[in-house]
Amino acid sequence: MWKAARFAASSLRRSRRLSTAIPGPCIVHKRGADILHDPWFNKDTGFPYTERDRLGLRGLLPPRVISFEQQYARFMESYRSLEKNTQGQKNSVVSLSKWRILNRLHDRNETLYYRVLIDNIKDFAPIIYTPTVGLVCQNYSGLFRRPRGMYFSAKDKGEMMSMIYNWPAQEVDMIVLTDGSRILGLGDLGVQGIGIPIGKLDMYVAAAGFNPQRVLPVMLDVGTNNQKLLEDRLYLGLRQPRLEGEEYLSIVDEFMEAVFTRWPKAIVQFEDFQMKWAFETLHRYRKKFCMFNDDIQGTAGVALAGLLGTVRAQGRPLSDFVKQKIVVVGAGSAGLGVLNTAIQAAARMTGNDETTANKLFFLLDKDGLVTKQRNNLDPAAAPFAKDPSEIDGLREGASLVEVVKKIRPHVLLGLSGKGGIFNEEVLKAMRDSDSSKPAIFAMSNPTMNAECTAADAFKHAGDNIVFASGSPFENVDLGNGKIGYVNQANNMYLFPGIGLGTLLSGAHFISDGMLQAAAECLASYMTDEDIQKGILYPSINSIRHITTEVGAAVVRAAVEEGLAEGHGDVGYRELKHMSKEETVEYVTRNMWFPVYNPLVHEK
Ligand SMILES: NC(=O)C1=CN([C@@H]2O[C@H](COP(=O)(O)OP(=O)(O)OC[C@H]3O[C@@H](n4cnc5c(N)ncnc54)[C@H](O)[C@@H]3O)[C@@H](O)[C@H]2O)C=CC1
Ligand SMILES: CC(=O)C(=O)O
Ligand SMILES: [Mg+2]
Repeated sequence: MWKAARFAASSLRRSRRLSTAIPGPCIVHKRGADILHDPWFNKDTGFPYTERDRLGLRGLLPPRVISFEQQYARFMESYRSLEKNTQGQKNSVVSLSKWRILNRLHDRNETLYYRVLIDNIKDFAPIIYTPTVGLVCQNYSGLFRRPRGMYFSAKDKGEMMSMIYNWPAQEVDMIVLTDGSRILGLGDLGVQGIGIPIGKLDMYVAAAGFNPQRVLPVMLDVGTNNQKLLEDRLYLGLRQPRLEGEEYLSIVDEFMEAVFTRWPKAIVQFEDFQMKWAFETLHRYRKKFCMFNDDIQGTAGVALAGLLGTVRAQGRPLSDFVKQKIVVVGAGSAGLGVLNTAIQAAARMTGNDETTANKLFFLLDKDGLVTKQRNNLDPAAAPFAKDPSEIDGLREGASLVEVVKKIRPHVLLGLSGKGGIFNEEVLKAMRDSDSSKPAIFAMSNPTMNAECTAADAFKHAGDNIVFASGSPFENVDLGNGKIGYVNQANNMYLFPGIGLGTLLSGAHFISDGMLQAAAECLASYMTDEDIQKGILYPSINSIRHITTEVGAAVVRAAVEEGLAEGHGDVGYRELKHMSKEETVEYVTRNMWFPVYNPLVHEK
C-alpha cells in the first residue's frame, strides 16, 4: 500500500516535468451520469465537491472523495491480490484474468488506467500487448463486453465517408488499422484482430504520450478465411470469405479517403495485414497519405538496431556489419522488411550497390533456402534469392540446419511465426558460428510462436550468445553468478516514436530518411557497457524516454528533408532553428500524461 502510494507520488512529480504545465481545465460537453459513464472524463470517486456541484454529480456518487493516489493504490492492491489468488493456475487463465481487470479499468476510467500502465509498464505490457493480446484476440468474441474503436466492414461500402463522422472525438492524431488477416503468428483471426490496434494504441499512449482521446483503433472486416471462426456461433465478424483483388482494395481506398477527409493530419499505421496486402497497401498509399506499415518498416528498424548492436557486442567497429553473415528465417512482410533495410544499410556503409551488399544475407521460408531455382518465386522475395554459385553447394530448399551448418552465420534471425523451429540441432549448430558472439533473434510472437525460448538458446547455443525475442522472456541464470540477458526485439521500441515524431513534425508522409533516423537513434541509445553484457535494447521501463528520443530524431529528419510543416503553434521555421536538445524538449512538452484535469462544462 505504502509502496504504491510512493510510486504514485513519484509519478506525480514526473507528470509535472512531462506534461505541458499544471493541468489545465478540460472542456466537457456532458453533465451528470453521462460523465460517470464516459471513461475519458470519469474520475470515479475522485470528483472533488466543487466539480460534483458544477457538473451535476451530487448524489450520484458516495460522499467520500478518494484521491487519485488512493485510487491508484487500491487498484494495485486488487491487482496484486489477483496475482496471489491465481498462483499455480494455468498461464492462460492467469493472463486472461489480469487482462480482464485491466480492461475493466480501461473501460471505466482512462486516466487511472493509463497512469497504472505507464508506472507498471514492465508488468502490464505483456498483458495488454504481446503475448496476452494474442490470447485475447483468439477469444475476443467470447470476451467482448463493449466496443472500442471503429469497425468498417465490406457491408459498409459507399457509407464510410458518413460513418467516419460517427466517431465522437473532433480530432484524431493516430489510427492503427488491421484487417485481422495475420494476427501476430496466429494467422487469420478476422474481426477478432481488433485487439491488436487496441494494444498498439495503448503503447502509443503509454510510450509516446498520445492523448487517448485522439487515438482510434480500427478494424476493417472484409471477411475471414478461418473456417473455425466462420463456424463459431459467437463469432462477431462477417461470416463470409475474405474479399480479394479490386474488391478488397476498393474497401481500403474508401476507408483511407474517409479518414483523411475528416482528419487530414492523422497518421495511419497498418498492422498485421497478410503479406500481399501489407506490401501492396504500403506501395499504394505511402506517398499519398501519412501512413506506414509497422510490420514491414517498424520491425526492420528494430531489427537493424539489434544487428548493429550485435556487431558492437563482438567488440568490432560498426563498419564490420557488412561482414556479418545473416540468416533470416521467414520471407513474409516482417522478414523481407528486415532484409531490405539491412541491405540498404550495408550498401550505405560500403558505398556499394545493394546487389553486392546482398551477398552475405540468406533467406529461408517454409520451403527452405530461397534460391533463384525456386518454382513460383515470390517477386517480393526475388531480390534476396541466392544464385546457386553463391551458396557453397547448398541446394534450393536446403533445410535450416543444413544452412546453419554450412554458412556458420553470425546471426540467426527468425520471423517465421513458427514456434520451436530453432530446435536443439539448429541451436547446437550455432556453436560453430564464425562469430565470437553469435546472435539469435527469435522474433516471432506471441511466446508460443517464438522460434526458440531464451533458456533453450543459451542451453544449446552456448553462454556467449546474444539473445533477443519478440515477446518477453525472463533473463536466464547461467550459473556461477552469470546472467544470460534477454532482449525484447519488438517494434514497440520504434512505432510510438515514429508516430510521435511524424505528428509533431507535421510531415505529410513518412520518408525513408525519417524511418532511418528512428532506427539509428535506437541503435545508438545503448552504452558500450550494456552492449558488452549483451543488452541491445533499453529496458521497457525506459520506453517513454527512448520514444521521446526517437520522436525527436524523426522530427529532425523531417526538418532536414524539408518535409516538416510544424504542429499546433510551432511552425516549420521554429522547428528548423531548434537544437537537438530543444527538439527533445519540444517533443517532451507535447506528450500527454495522465492527471485529473479540472472539468468545465460547456453546452
Ligand atoms: N518482434 C517483432 O517486432 C515482430 C514480430 N513479427 C512476427 O513475425 C512473424 C511473421 O510475420 P510476417 O512476416 O508478417 O508473416 P508472414 O505470414 O507474412 O510470413 C511468414 C513467413 O514465414 C515462413 N515460414 C513459415 N513456416 C516456416 C518454417 N517452418 N520455416 C521457415 N519459414 C517458415 C513463411 O513461408 C513466410 O515466408 C509473426 O509471428 C509476427 O508476430 C512481426 C512483426 C514484428
Ligand atoms: C510485434 C508485431 O507487430 C507483430 O508480432 O506482428
Ligand atoms: Mg504486427
